[in-house]
Amino acid sequence: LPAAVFHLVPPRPASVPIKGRHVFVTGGSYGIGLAIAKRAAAEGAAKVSLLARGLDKLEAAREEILRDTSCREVAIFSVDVREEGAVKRAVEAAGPIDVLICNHGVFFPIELENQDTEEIKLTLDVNLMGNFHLIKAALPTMKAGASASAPRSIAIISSQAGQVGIYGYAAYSASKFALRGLAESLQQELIGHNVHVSLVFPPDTETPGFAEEVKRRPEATAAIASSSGAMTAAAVAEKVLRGIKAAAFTVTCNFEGVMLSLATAGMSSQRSWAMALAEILGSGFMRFLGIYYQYSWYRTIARCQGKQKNKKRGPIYKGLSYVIFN
Ligand SMILES: NC(=O)C1=CN([C@@H]2O[C@H](COP(=O)(O)OP(=O)(O)OC[C@H]3O[C@@H](n4cnc5c(N)ncnc54)[C@H](OP(=O)(O)O)[C@@H]3O)[C@@H](O)[C@H]2O)C=CC1
Ligand SMILES: CCCCCCCCCCCCCCCC(=O)[C@@H](N)CO
Repeated sequence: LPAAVFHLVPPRPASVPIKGRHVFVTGGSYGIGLAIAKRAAAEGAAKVSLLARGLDKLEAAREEILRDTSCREVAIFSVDVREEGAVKRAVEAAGPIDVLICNHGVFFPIELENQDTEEIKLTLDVNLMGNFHLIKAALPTMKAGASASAPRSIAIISSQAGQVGIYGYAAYSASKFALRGLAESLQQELIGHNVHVSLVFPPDTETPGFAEEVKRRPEATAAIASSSGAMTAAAVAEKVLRGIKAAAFTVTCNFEGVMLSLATAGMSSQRSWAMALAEILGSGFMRFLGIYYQYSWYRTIARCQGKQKNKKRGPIYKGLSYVIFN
């Protein structure tokens, strides 16, 4: 078996350089995106481009990168990824991109029944269609300038909620699962053109967006998400850059992430024969573990929903049932 795996997944180290290159990061004005941009700049990127909506945050991010790293060229683009024409103009103005990092994203955790259709559409428009707009705009020049000695990369930031559906994330998980289909297909189309695709699955990460999210997310969402340890944006950025440089398709960020990638290996491409072997040998046990996790999550959900009902019933009923049943 190891010989067969070794034959099917030969160790052909592809490496995407960061030094001297043009790295374009969406959602690069704060949070994970800014951490990625800073890290790329610190690793010697010649030019960093940041795209997000808010101009003030973009300007502050540019100052921060110029101050903290030796990168001398930081371009900023105040654009909403939902606007295809504006995205196209920004990508053209930025010039040929070596490493495109699609990181922008929105998350509004809430039970589907209580979520407005407008918010669902917004989640899909930003998290999914935004990626299509960017990739379509960047592809022609990215393909044209890539070579075997200097391959290029498209990295897409999904989420661990893009590997398993989580309570409160119906719209968000749908948008992130969709990115896997996009990434798997795209990798097949680009492999012959020396462009590698990486799909990143971060756990909860300390960012401004996450700070807003924790204020409003349902108790069950928080409890289930805490099955995977939280990380800092800088730690996630380190994993992202490492994954891009190794041209890894699946990029995990923590131990639980590795377990999750084994449990959801599916038919994604795998260029590490060691991981391929672990996926094959671990599949039965990982399914068992996955079923165990679901069991424990359903118990968590039942506990949270029980509390909700008590809350809704109010103190009078509670007192009554106390009198009647005790
Ligand atoms: N933090 C977490 O717990 C996790 C996050 N992720 C994913 O990582 C990515 C980054 O998350 P995080 O750093 O926490 O998010 P933040 O909310 O902290 O930052 C989001 C970034 O995206 C930009 N952005 C938001 N909407 C748009 C838009 N319509 N057009 C262009 N830019 C936009 C924001 O700038 P502006 O608002 O000015 O446009 C900002 O730069 C997302 O894809 C998220 O789903 C995955 C797993 C966990
Ligand atoms: C079979 C082995 C299982 C191993 C453990 C599985 C743990 C899964 C936890 C899922 C966490 C989802 C976090 C989403 C973060 C996110 O995207 C939001 N913060 C929005 O930004």
